[in-house]
Amino acid sequence: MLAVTADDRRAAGPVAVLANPVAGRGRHRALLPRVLDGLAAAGHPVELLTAHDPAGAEAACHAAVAAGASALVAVGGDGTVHRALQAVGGTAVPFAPVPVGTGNDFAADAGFPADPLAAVAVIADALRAGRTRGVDLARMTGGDGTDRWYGAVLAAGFDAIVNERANRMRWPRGPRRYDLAILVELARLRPRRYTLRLDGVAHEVDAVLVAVGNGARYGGGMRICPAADLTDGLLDVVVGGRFDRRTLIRVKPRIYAGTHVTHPLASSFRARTVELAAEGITTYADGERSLDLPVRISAVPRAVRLLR
Ligand SMILES: Nc1ncnc2c1ncn2[C@@H]1O[C@H](COP(=O)(O)OP(=O)(O)OP(=O)(O)O)[C@@H](O)[C@H]1O
Repeated sequence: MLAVTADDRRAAGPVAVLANPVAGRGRHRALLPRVLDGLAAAGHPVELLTAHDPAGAEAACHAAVAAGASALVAVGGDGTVHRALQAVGGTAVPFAPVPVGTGNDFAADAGFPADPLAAVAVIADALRAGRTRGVDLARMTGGDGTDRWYGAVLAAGFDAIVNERANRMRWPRGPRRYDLAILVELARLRPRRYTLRLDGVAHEVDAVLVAVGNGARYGGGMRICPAADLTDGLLDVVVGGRFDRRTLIRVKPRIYAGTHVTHPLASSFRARTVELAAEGITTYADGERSLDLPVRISAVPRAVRLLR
């Protein structure tokens, strides 16, 4: 009799689907049955994971992978992808995003169609064919030894500070809270001192923007690290130096096209490992509240297998 290996169990396990009901403000919630049917059409059983909050979503993904899921699909935006990546990063379990969030930057950088059902068709085809493509992930370690994966961008400057303020505010609700947080933090804008070690080489910079990209985009299509490539085994670091308020406001729209990096106060770097330190900064990775600085980040080549 042949022994049953973990890989045999995985091949037979269900395709686990993490669906975030609040992604995209629920706009695509009605699509879920068609997403599940489209995935089931590839011939594997499909298991819907239930979760009510980000921690629950992450726990459900870990449990599904531990139970032998043959693949994990995240139906949501970048935050949902971020939760799923914690379970599949560094494993052989294939992964795919179905982009139904307001920001689907990882899915876009990874080449999935923007239309959710078109993405499902690509994923089902890959499942049917047993096809995966490895892409890099960023692995970061905090001062207390906590490890996290991210797929797109780690923000550690003005953008992270605005997010942190918006998260602390109780009023107003919805996107206006974010607009108000921008106004408050623009009024308080000042360059901060960052220590960057790029593959061991130290740089001290005074900056208002610091982003470490595995992918190019964040915030729903802003090419903050425009030259980042998910398959080069490297992280792209973009620093916006001593921008004053007017300069930051003028430069910000250029981030969509990625042309902000040509501003004389901007600088770009590339490294396998980035150590980043500054006083009092909480980072945001894939748009999710993440570790406090200091952090050490490494590009991990082919850390996730994408179904496409
Ligand atoms: N099952 C779940 N239930 C509730 N919240 C979840 C679940 N899964 C993930 N989340 C959280 O919901 C938030 C929004 O998700 P996501 O970023 O995927 O969508 P979005 O529409 O792009 O979001 P945003 O409102 O940030 O633009 C994230 O913080 C994510 O961690």
